[in-house]
Amino acid sequence: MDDGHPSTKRPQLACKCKNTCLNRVAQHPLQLKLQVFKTLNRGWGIRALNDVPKGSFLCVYAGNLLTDATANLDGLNEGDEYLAELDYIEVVEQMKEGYEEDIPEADKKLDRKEGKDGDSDENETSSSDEEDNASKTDKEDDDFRPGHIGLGLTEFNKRLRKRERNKKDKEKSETDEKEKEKDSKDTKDSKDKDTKESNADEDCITISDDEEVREPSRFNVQAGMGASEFISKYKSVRTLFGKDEACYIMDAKVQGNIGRYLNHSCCPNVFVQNVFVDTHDPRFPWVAFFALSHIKAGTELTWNYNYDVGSVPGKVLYCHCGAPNCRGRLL
Ligand SMILES: C[S@@+](CC[C@H](N)C(=O)[O-])C[C@H]1O[C@@H](n2cnc3c(N)ncnc32)[C@H](O)[C@@H]1O
Repeated sequence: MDDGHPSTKRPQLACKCKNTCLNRVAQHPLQLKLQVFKTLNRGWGIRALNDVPKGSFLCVYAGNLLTDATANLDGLNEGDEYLAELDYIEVVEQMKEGYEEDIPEADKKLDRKEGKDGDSDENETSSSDEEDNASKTDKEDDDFRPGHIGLGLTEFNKRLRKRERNKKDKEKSETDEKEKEKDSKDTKDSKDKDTKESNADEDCITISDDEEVREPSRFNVQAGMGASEFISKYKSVRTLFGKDEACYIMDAKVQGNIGRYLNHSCCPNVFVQNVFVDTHDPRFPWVAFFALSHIKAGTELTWNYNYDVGSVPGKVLYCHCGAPNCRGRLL
């Protein structure tokens, strides 16, 4: 049966390592017992039926690959709740550039030397080394922060790409926004009291029908980290594509896998990583989900959609994640 995992659909790079290689993580099909269930007020969601250790790979986000233009059109016509913006050149390059910069130079030299001498064979590791490594790894796990370069999730700047809007539209949407902010606060206060089951769609209020200025909402699958201002030390892959190269979008509305049911939370227990499996082209990462903390069986799995509140003119989406630090709105 097709499990929706990209590896069943796409060719793998001719990697010579065995299937048991520990560097293969997202390439494996679903390993955990996950359940799709009906939430109280956010449509369907996913929960784990067993405890999930911190850092475990959960699943990928599979769907149809669209260009920016097709996604805009489809999003407006068919709905946009399953559009995931794939990471983009600058974001990926910025992450790679800072990678392991916090490792002391001496350690790097040692690694290089071991690699050269070929004496880094696992079999030659003494048992005391193993113990040292085990305790070191435990300690490292405690400090574990996803997202590279020593940044905690909260420090990331989110990015949701917008179409250019003309001045009049912009002013109109800014005025609308201010009024919405006021209304939404009043409405949210009364909504919070209402614990009855409601449909998430009812909370998506279309304020304007002006499709000209509406861009579909997409969750940004990777932290932007101010990528638009990022200037690489090295020659950027951008030079090969041109500055107007569009971003690619994964749309799980018609075809997708279990990843499409992951809801948003302002205090998520899942994080997302770009994984390059069948290509190193920075425009086409696999979008893979991992456990941000130890997740107890039965807990809903959620990630941070990284939407920018107010970024989609005419659309307000209230957040029902229930986290103490809930921002109140997704859009
Ligand atoms: C990718 S889908 C997630 C699966 C969805 N719940 C379903 O039933 O198919 C994203 C949509 O789920 C809903 N959703 C997810 N997280 C939410 C949250 N914290 N609060 C309100 N609605 C949420 C919104 O309607 C959003 O557009």
